[in-house]
Parts: sequence; structure tokens; C-alpha cells
Amino acid sequence: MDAFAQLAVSSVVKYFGPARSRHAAVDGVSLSVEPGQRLGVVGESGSGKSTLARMMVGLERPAAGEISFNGVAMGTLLKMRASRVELRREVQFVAQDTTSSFDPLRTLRDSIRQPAQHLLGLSSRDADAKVDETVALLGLAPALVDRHPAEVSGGQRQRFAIARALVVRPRLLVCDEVVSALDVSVQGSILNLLKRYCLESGAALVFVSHGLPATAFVCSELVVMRHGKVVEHGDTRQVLHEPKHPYTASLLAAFRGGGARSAA
Ligand SMILES: Nc1ncnc2c1ncn2[C@@H]1O[C@H](COP(=O)(O)OP(=O)(O)OP(=O)(O)O)[C@@H](O)[C@H]1O
Repeated sequence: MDAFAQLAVSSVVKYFGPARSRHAAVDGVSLSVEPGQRLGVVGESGSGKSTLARMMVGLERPAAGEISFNGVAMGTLLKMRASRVELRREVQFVAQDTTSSFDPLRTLRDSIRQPAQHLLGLSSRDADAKVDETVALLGLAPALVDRHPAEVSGGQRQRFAIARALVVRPRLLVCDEVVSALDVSVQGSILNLLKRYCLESGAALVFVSHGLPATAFVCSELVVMRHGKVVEHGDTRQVLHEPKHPYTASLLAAFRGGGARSAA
């Protein structure tokens, strides 16, 4: 499989609930992500952001429409072990809930070393070096990595979750509400780090959040979702300063005074 060149989402639909009363969590969304692109997905709670993100990385299957990676359908890639491994090496996902995403019985080092060995094929020693290098990149004290997940703070655990994704140096990183639960200073350092990683490596980012200022700071492009649909999609500056949809204008009004910053 070729290195990440494009993730395309075409008319994707996802329903939840029993057939008779099902509702569309994602309702006909189309967009694409290319190398170096930093795409923010914002919208109120329940608008379908997480479901879309999970489909983008193959954790959920669409009921209709298609998600493809370099022109190959996600379903096809997930069928074969070799292409699944390559997909995981190219595309990494960081979820909001870090408590359940780490094995409580393993040290953080063990959890972060696993993708370095499994996806990059590194020896235990080389994987350890990669873990240490990545943990340092995230500004975490080296000794913390030998603790168990419950022995670090929520903010530290969130950074370790990002370290586990970055240890394989993905070409596309999909982050779902990774800073919302953190205090402002930790948020700032994580946002800076994600932006720097993308700018320096040329990797792409999909950053899902209901926090508009944080998303606008990190992303060059914004998608606004409501009731499972994309109601606005454009350059961050344009969306912030000349919103086309009344819902975007109301979102902006809600954040006014909170200091929405423009993307650099
Ligand atoms: N596993 C599930 N089973 C049933 N309904 C679900 C499931 N996951 C999401 N939903 C529903 O789908 C809709 C979209 O949810 P989703 O989590 O994608 O939205 P969101 O914009 O990410 O919200 P939040 O910001 O609160 O995380 C909601 O109505 C939600 O209740």
C-alpha cells in the first residue's frame, strides 16, 4: 500500500438505533483529507463528529457511502492483515477516553512500545528508544512512562495517548476531543505540539472538538456539523470571519468573548 495521499469520505451515512426508529448520526457527509491538511470538525454535542471520526479510521462502518484510503475502500483494506497493519501505521486515532484506552495492568511503556514493535517491526530495544524519544517530544518526565495508567494524572495520560499514536509517526492523525477535559495550560501545550508535529512532518490532522477556539488555533480548515450533516466547510479564517451558515454564526457568537484565535 502506498503512503498516505488521500482519505476520501463520500456521501457517508451512519444510523444508530432499531430499524423502525433509527436515526442518522452521520447523514451524507463528503470531504477529503490530504497530506499536510489540518482539518477541524466542530459542532454541538451529538452532531455526529465522533461517529464520523471513528468511520474515518475504520472503527465504525458506514451504512451507505464510502471511505477510501488512497483510492482503496476502507472495507477492503481492513480485510487483509497486511493492509490493516499498513493502514494503522499511516493513520492513528486518539480518543477522548484515555482511562479505558490503556490496559490498566500494563505500564504505559508497554502500551506505547506495542505499536512501535507491531506496526514498525522494531526490536524491543529500538522500540524502547522510540518510546523515550516520543515521550520527550510530548514534554513528559521520562520516569512517568514506567508507571501504570492509573498512576499518572488525566492530563499526563492524555499526552501518553498521543505519544502512543505518534510513536509510529503517522501520516494522518485523527484526534477526538483530546483536550476538552484538560485544564487550559495543558490544552495549550498539546495544541502546540499537534500543530508542530504536522507542520514539521507534513502529516495531516483531523481534529474533532466542540471547542471552537482550540480547533481554530490548530486547524487551517474547518467543517461545521449539525444533526449529522456538514453545514459549513471552509478555510478557518473564512469560517471565523465570514460564516455562511446561521448555525456557524450562532456557534461563533457562543464563543465570542472566549477569544477565538485565528489559525496561523
Ligand atoms: N454507539 C452508539 N449507539 C447508539 N447511538 C449512538 C452511538 N454513538 C453515537 N450515537 C448517537 O449518534 C449521535 C451522534 O453522536 P456522536 O458521538 O457522533 O456526536 P458528537 O458530535 O461526537 O457528540 P459529542 O461532542 O457529545 O461527543 C448522537 O445522537 C449519539 O447519541
